[in-house]
Amino acid sequence: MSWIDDRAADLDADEFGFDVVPETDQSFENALAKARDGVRLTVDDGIELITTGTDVEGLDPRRKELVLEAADRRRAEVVGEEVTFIANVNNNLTTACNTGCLFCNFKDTAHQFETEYQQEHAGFTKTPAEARSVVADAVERGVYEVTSVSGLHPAFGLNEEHRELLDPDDPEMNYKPPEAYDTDPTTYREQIAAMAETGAHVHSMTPEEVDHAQRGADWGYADVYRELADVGLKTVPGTAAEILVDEVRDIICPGKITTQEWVDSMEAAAEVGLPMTSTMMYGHVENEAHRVEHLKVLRDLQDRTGNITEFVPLSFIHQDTPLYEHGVVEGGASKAEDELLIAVARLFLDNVEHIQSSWVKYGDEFGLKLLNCGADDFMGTILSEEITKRAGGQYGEFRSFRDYVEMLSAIGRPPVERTTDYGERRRIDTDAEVFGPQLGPQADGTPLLD
Ligand SMILES: C[S@@+](CC[C@H](N)C(=O)[O-])C[C@H]1O[C@@H](n2cnc3c(N)ncnc32)[C@H](O)[C@@H]1O
Ligand SMILES: Nc1c(NC[C@H](O)[C@H](O)[C@H](O)CO)[nH]c(=O)[nH]c1=O
Ligand SMILES: N[C@@H](Cc1ccc(O)cc1)C(=O)O
Ligand code: SF4
Repeated sequence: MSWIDDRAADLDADEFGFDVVPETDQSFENALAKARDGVRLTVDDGIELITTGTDVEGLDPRRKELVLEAADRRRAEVVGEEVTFIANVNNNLTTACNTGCLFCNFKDTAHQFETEYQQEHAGFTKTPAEARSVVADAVERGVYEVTSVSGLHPAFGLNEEHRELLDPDDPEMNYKPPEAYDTDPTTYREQIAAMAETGAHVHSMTPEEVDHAQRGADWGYADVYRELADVGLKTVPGTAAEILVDEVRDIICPGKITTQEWVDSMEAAAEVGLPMTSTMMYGHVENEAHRVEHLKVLRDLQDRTGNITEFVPLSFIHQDTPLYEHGVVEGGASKAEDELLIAVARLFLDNVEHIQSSWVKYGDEFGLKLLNCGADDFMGTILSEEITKRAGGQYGEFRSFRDYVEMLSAIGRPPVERTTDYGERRRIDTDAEVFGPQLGPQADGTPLLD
């Protein structure tokens, strides 16, 4: 057993003793009335809505429908009926990571990547040339965004100067020189530059990655983002958020940055002028109060920066993860919890315009249902998926523009192609012979996939 398994095996969900719990002085009816009237919600209001009332055990199906209805109406007022999606490719650079998050099965402990490790393993590291080639192929097919999120490979540095100052003998620095590995991941600078050369919009460097890119150095998050923006980084994915309450992070990802550091890194992205998304990974050990506290952290951040383009709820995929395998959790969120999370996010985040329904996490059928609970974006084509798949997710790895047009037409919503920051939108003619993409440098309208 690895140390990650040992850690999960030691956890007992009955003994967490959280300080943040779903108890309020508010009533469900009051909270619902405020939501319907468009009054800014308090955390207590949010808790009443997401629990369908703390005065009842479990979820009340009738009250749930009222919350979903209010959120659907708000969605229609804020963004209308159109549903957006993007032509993008996922291009994860490496699975090597020693952070040990207990919900993650994407990573492979980095020692397996060392030259002297002789056994087979399922991990990978791409060179900048390989990373460029994956993106270039996708761009040729019409894709115009690359989402790149990766493990924190110990040989990664921001640039060569960073790698020189990192001390391999100091365990705090989590650094091993590239010579120790089969494949050198090189530097964030080189990898971002290689992907940007293709003309694709580079959406990369999560708060956790940017922290890795400045470990042991005295420059801050803004300097890292500035240097990478210079070589082509355009926007930042807001993963590594998980639950932005430290008592939950201490259990599921004790090796990760804190809530405050996550917020700091997002503020740094804003300072440098890089728009960012925001996420929440829910449905594991946290309770409903943690979910709403998380939304409050995001809403406050957005009040200060106005830099968040969308909120992306990520329902925990439990099957092949340490948390599930060691019985810490019995599964992920229920469908009713997914619906309420999307709906309450729409009502609570009154300053974030777009909410994504992720077909990777929810599947097509239920993903479409969530577009009637407050969501207005249906993710992207992605072409490849490793994080969810390795955790046991079953919903495949890509969707074509034809798939999107057919699915959205079936629920009577107009399909709209968008760019990463929603700066450009194109309503798709559902009677056309081909549907696109058309917004990218080489997107000439021919289908992305056969
Ligand atoms: C796998 S990490 C890669 C990037 C970087 N290492 C980081 O942590 O930000 C990206 C995100 O995937 C999500 N993720 C990982 N495992 C998941 C799972 N089993 N179910 C749902 N989301 C998951 C988490 O929200 C995590 O922050
Ligand atoms: N929600 C998930 C995404 N979302 C990424 C989006 O497709 C896109 O990059 C973003 O909206 C910025 O334009 N990607 C995944 O791989 N898995 C998800 O669950
Ligand atoms: N959804 C994130 C990126 C992401 C990537 C991989 C995931 O598994 C989840 C989310 C964003 O749009 O910014
Ligand atoms: S979530 Fe990110 S940091 Fe955590 S183990 Fe997975 S790849 Fe590493």
